[in-house]
Amino acid sequence: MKILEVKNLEIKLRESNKEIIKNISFSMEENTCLGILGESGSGKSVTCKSILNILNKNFDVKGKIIFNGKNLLECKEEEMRKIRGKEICMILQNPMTSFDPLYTIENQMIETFLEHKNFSQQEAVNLAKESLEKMRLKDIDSILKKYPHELSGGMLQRIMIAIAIALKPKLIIADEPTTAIDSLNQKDIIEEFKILKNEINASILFVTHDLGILSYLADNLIVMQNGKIVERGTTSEIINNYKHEHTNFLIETRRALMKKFKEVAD
Ligand SMILES: Nc1ncnc2c1ncn2[C@@H]1O[C@H](COP(=O)(O)OP(=O)(O)OP(=O)(O)O)[C@@H](O)[C@H]1O
Repeated sequence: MKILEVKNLEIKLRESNKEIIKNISFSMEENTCLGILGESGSGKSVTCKSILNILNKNFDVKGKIIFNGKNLLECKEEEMRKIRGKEICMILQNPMTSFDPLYTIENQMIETFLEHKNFSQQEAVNLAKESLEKMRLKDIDSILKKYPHELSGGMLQRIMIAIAIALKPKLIIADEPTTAIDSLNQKDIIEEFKILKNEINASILFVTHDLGILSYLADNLIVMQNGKIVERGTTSEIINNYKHEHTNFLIETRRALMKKFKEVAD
């Protein structure tokens, strides 16, 4: 069954009428990982933001984004707020921006769980601990007492993934979640995404310019250039038998990176 269908999505900047996304369509089956590969500026982030309906009024968005049978572009803000976090979680590039610097990890995890689930305080604390254990983190009690600035980017990203596991969303959108993290920690993060996919049967939309990561995680790929999809297929089809010159460019320039990533992963 399809979890997400993006149909004829067009996004323009209202003021300049500049077309950012030029009539793209794609869909995702349940429990699969779709990778969006593209260079900086190709429109990956704007596409993700449009799915969550979080683009501001400067953008004019047309088309349909069907999730669970509903067109998200027609949903009222109140309805979207219930979908975000609970049914669709987003994991961002810089985990520091996802946490409030003024509160401990425990406070933030508990608040998120209480907002989305009908839990007692104690149940929320238990869920926080349980989900951090699943991320194979040690000294969980001490992590919970820390403020975001006291933890590394890699650690915060794993906590974000732990929160997603606990909320059991149907779809996770990960926008360059490893960019701000060094390559050793990247390997751990990618493993956590695998756990996430298997543990909660979530579908993952994974955005990156790094083919090495997608070759490891994604079932299917779309390649974007200048707001258009220039190539699509299964990950192995694209890696072994790409047709478009832009894919060639991305693959060849990333081969070295891919090799580096595989060395770290093995
Ligand atoms: N707030 C904004 N105002 C004006 N133009 C924007 C805004 N956000 C994005 N754009 C433009 O939209 C296009 C697509 O940007 P987007 O951030 O989606 O690219 P991307 O593929 O995600 O790149 P990156 O990997 O650097 O995040 C770019 O040309 C960018 O300049």
